[in-house]
Amino acid sequence: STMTVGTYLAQRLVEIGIKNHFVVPGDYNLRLLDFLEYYPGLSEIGCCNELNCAFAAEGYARSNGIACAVVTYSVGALTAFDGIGGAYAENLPVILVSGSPNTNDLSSGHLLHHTLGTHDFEYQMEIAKKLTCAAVAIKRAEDAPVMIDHAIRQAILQHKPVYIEIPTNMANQPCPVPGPISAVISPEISDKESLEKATDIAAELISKKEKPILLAGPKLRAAGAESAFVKLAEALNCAAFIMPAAKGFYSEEHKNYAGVYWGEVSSSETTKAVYESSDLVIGAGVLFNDYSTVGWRAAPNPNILLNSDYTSVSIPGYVFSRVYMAEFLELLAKKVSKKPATLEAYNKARPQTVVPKAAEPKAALNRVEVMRQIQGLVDSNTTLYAETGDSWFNGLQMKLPAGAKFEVEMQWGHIGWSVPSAMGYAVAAPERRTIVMVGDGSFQLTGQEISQMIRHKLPVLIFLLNNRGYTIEIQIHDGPYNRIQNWDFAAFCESLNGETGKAKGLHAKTGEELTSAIKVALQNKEGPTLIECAIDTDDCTQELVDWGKAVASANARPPTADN
Ligand SMILES: C/C(NCc1cnc(C)nc1N)=C(/S)[C@H](O)COP(=O)(O)OP(=O)(O)O
Ligand SMILES: [Mg+2]
Repeated sequence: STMTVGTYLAQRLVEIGIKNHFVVPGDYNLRLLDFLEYYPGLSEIGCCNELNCAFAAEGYARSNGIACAVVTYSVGALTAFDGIGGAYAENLPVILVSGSPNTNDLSSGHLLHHTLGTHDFEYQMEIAKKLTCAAVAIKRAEDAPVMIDHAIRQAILQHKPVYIEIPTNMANQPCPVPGPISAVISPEISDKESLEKATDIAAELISKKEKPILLAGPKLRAAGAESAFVKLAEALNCAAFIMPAAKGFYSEEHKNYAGVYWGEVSSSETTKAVYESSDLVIGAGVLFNDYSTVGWRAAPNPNILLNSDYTSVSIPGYVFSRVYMAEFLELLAKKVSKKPATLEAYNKARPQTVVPKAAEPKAALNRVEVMRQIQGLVDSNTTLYAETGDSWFNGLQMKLPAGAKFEVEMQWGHIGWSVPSAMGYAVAAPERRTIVMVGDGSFQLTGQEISQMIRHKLPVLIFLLNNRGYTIEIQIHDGPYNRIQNWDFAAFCESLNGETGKAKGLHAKTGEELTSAIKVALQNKEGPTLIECAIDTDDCTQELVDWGKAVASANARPPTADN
């Protein structure tokens, strides 16, 4: 048969639903890239560097469910690892494939390029094991099928990145043909007895409570439990909240939606008050870290927290393993009765949506006016990307109509993630309109990935919030390090056009300039449009100011005797 290791990998990628893989070539992976590119139904997207390549793959996974990045050994993989750590933190199944040295060189005493110049050819695999849920290095072609299937299946089951290392002389080696893809993709189900017991115990506990509430967490989508969450909200008819990193996973138009709970920077006083009045928090994929608890000030009371993670459920006094979130929420919905107290309390003081009025058209542009105009663009076909920065707080305040999607990276929080990730997302979902809100500081890390939006004619709309520096860091703790060289970001964007590109870069210094820039952007279907919005350095959300103070004091806690 003509089956080779390279073709085997290509076939598996297509069988799990990948149409595009993200690459940076290097002589350790060139032959492998041939097999992937030549395989029907699979085509490569080249990236400017391996960090952007990994971020583009995680963006593709946010839309497509799973993704693949292919890089060269050591000099490529080591920067890709930064994006792979992000995929791990954000529960995104990215398959990182790295070329590696010719097998004849490994125990030959040879020294190789791109390596540390030693005989250690294991350091990359050792790092990969830390950042993925499965890491395999193919040394013999006959082992390739089992190793590739194992790695891909673990990515699917655990919703985490995996690592596959393929030597430069391996891709063209004959290997056995793949078996049915069901061996790789068939889902695992909950242990029946544990599922029954967990839902009985949970239902019993809920029946004794006056004010249970629901809290959607960032792992809700990874667990595929969004619709089960809605079912439980309707069965309980209680108030249902989202954590900031879960925005977009539960419709804000749903009758039980009660806002973003984020301690003192929650979406409204009512949201905060009703959430904090509850006597049982039923979490679905929640994750409480220093940022999502506002410097630990909004940390949950473990005695009233019941949380279902994607493969286990914890109830005060109990833990059940191999109970999958969607099945747990779905069955629990059948075993509970109505507990409407918190929804009634919320509805009694339901916050009114304040629609800011248009700013004076010729007045200097400010943050509220920018957000008012972006809000006007968000519809059911929009995916809004919010980069780390005040864009988090601005993004969280955006109203999402049913169908609108929201992408944020609040666990990894790597500035520069949004542009490459949004490029990967747009490759996966060309039918949606992808809008990015990114600050000047973040853009300077990875903005050159606009290149691929130009090359593949992806009409991504980028709002570049230029407040002349690192405003989040200024609000946490200021110093000279929070200032940066100002760029002409609009000119930078158009400089990437070369002879053929159709990107547009526009400046907006007033409300009317922003309005006309948006009109131009919406007509540009042939490529990305960047609108550079000039706002003052201290023109940030009050939430950022309050949150920044809380995070700063948490960071400043002196060492204690026992740590
Ligand atoms: C420098 C840093 N974080 C530290 C940091 C440094 N390096 C990486 C990779 N990730 C990080 N989050 C952050 S949040 C800047 O304020 C971002 O600035 P910008 O993009 O301009 O947004 P704002 O002005 O709204 O803050
Ligand atoms: Mg900034």
